[in-house]
Amino acid sequence: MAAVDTNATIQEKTTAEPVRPLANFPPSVWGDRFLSFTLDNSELEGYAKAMEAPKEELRRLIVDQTMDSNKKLSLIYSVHRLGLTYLFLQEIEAQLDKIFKEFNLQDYDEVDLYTTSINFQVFRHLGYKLPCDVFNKFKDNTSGAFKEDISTDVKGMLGLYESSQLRTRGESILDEASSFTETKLKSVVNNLEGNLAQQVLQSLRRPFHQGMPMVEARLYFSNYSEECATHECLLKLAKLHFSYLELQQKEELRIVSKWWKDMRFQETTPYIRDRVPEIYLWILGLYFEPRYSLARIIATKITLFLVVLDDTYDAYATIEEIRLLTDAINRWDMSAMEQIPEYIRPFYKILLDEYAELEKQLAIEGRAKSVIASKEAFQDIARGYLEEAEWTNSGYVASFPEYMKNGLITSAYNVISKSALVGMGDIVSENALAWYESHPKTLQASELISRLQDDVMTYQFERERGQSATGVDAYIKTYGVSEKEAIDELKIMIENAWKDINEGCLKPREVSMDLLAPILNLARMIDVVYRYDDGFTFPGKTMKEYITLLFVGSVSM
Ligand SMILES: CC(C)=CCC/C(C)=C/CC/C(C)=C/COP(=O)(O)OP(=O)(O)O
Ligand SMILES: [Mg+2]
Ligand SMILES: [Mg+2]
Ligand SMILES: [Mg+2]
Repeated sequence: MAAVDTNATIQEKTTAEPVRPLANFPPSVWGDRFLSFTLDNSELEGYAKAMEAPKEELRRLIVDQTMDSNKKLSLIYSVHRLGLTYLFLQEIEAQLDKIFKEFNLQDYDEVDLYTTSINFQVFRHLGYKLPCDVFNKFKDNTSGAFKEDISTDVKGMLGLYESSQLRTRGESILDEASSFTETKLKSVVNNLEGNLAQQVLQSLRRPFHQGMPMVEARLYFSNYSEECATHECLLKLAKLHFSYLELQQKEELRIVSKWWKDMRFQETTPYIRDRVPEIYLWILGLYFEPRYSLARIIATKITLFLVVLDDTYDAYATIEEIRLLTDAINRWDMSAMEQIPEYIRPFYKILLDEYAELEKQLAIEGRAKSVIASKEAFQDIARGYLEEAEWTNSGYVASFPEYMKNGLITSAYNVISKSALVGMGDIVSENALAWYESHPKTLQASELISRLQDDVMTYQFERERGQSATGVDAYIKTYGVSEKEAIDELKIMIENAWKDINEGCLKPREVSMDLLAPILNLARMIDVVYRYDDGFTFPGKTMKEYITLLFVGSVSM
C-alpha cells in the first residue's frame, strides 16, 4: 500500500477554502466608459464667462422692487427648481425675509391653490415656516375633507402634492393632502397630455423634495419649459449652467474611475459590487455646486471604501476574518497587516494611505480634524458591521431597539456625511464639526431613513444569504407582528424621520444650510436608490437612467 503522503493531506486540510456567503452581485453596467473623457478647460471657462451676463440680468429681476410678490415668488421657485439658488442666495433671502415679514393669512383668501402652493414651497424650501393654514380654505368646513372641486385643478393638485412633502410633525392637513392629491393625480394622469402629463408623471414617480437636486433640475428644465421661458435670462443661464456642471462632473467621474482602476479593487476583492458611477452619483446628490468638486472626489473615495468593507463583511469574509479585520481597523496601523487575510491587505493599505494623505493635505489648511472625525466614524462602522456579523454568525436576532442602536451606525450616514465635510473648505468650522459630532436629530433622522429603507428593500435578498440582522426581522421578533405589519410600521418611522429633517432645515437653523444640505440630500438619495427596489445592488433602473441623463447624453437643449 503506497505510503500515505501525510504532507499532502495536512496541506489539503489547511488550504481547504472555508464556506463563504458569496452573493454573485451583478457586474458593473458601465465598464471603463467614463475613463475616456477629456476636459477642455477653455470650454469650461467659456461657459463660466457666458454665464456672467444672464446671471446679472437675473439678479436684477430678483431684487426688482416693482415686481408683484406672487410673481417674485414664482420666479424664485423656478430659480430654485433649476438648481440656481446658490448663485443668488443673499438676494433671494433678502426678498423672502421681506415678503415673509409682511405675511398675513387674509392675503391668501383670494389666492388660487396653485399660487398658494408655489409660495408655500418656496418659503419652506428656503427655510421659512409659512403656516400650513394657507391651505385651510381648500377644505370643506362641514365635512373637514378637501373640497372635491379642487380635483379638477390639476396644476393646483400637483402643487399641493409637492407642498405636502415639506410637512413637519403635527401638520395633519398636509398628511391628508399628500394622500388626497396622490390619489386624485393617479386617477387623472393617463388623460393628461404634453408638459402637464410629464410633470404629474414625474412627481408621482418621485416628488421633487425627495429627488436628487441635479437630476430634478434637468427634469424641471425639460418638463416646465413654459415656466423656464418666462424670462430669457433664466433660460439662458440654466442652459449654460448645466453645460458647465456637466463638464466638471464628467471630469470628476473620470478621476474617481481612474483612481478605482489604479487601486485594482476589482482584482484584489472581486466579490464586491463594482459601482463607481453609482457611488459618484450618490455623492453628487449631496452637493452639485462647482465649489465642492474636491469634496465630491474625497467623499466618493471614502464611500467606495465602505462598499468594499460592507461587501467583505456581508458577502465574503468568515467570522474569524471579520474579527481580525475589525481589530486591524481599530488599531489603524500598518503593523496590523500581517494579522489580516491576504486578500484584504491591499484594501487595508490603500485605506490607511488615503487617510494619511488626506490628513496631511488638510493639516496645511489647519483642518485635519475633519479627516480624523471621518476616520473615527469609519472605525465605528467597522465595529457596527462586526456586531451584525456576530449576530448573523450566532443566529441571534437582536431586539429592535438594540438593532437600531447599531443600525444608525451601519446606515453609513454618519461616516459619509462627515467624509462629505472634509473637502468643503472653511464653511466647516470647529462649531460645524462639533455640531456633527453631537449626533444631531436631523442626522439621526437621515441615518434612520437610510437604515430602514434599505432593510425594507434588501432584507429578502440578505435573508436568503443567511444575514439575520435587519430591521424587519428585529421588529417582527420584538413586537410579534407579521412581516407586512412590521414593514408598515417601519415606513411610518421613515415618514416621521422625513418630518424631522424638514423641521431641522427650517429657520432658525442650528447650522447653515450648506451643512444641512448633505444630510437632507443623503435622505433624498435613499429615496432615489431604494424607493422601488434595491437600486444599488441592481442599478439597472433609476441609477442607470440618472447616470445616462447626467454623464452619457450631452446637454441636449
Ligand atoms: C445601508 C445603506 C443604504 C447605506 C447607504 C450608504 C452607502 C452607499 C454605504 C456603502 C455600503 C452600501 C452600499 C450599503 C448598501 O447596501 P447593503 O444593502 O448591502 O447595505 P447593508 O449591508 O448595510 O444592508
Ligand atoms: Mg451589505
Ligand atoms: Mg452590511
Ligand atoms: Mg441591506
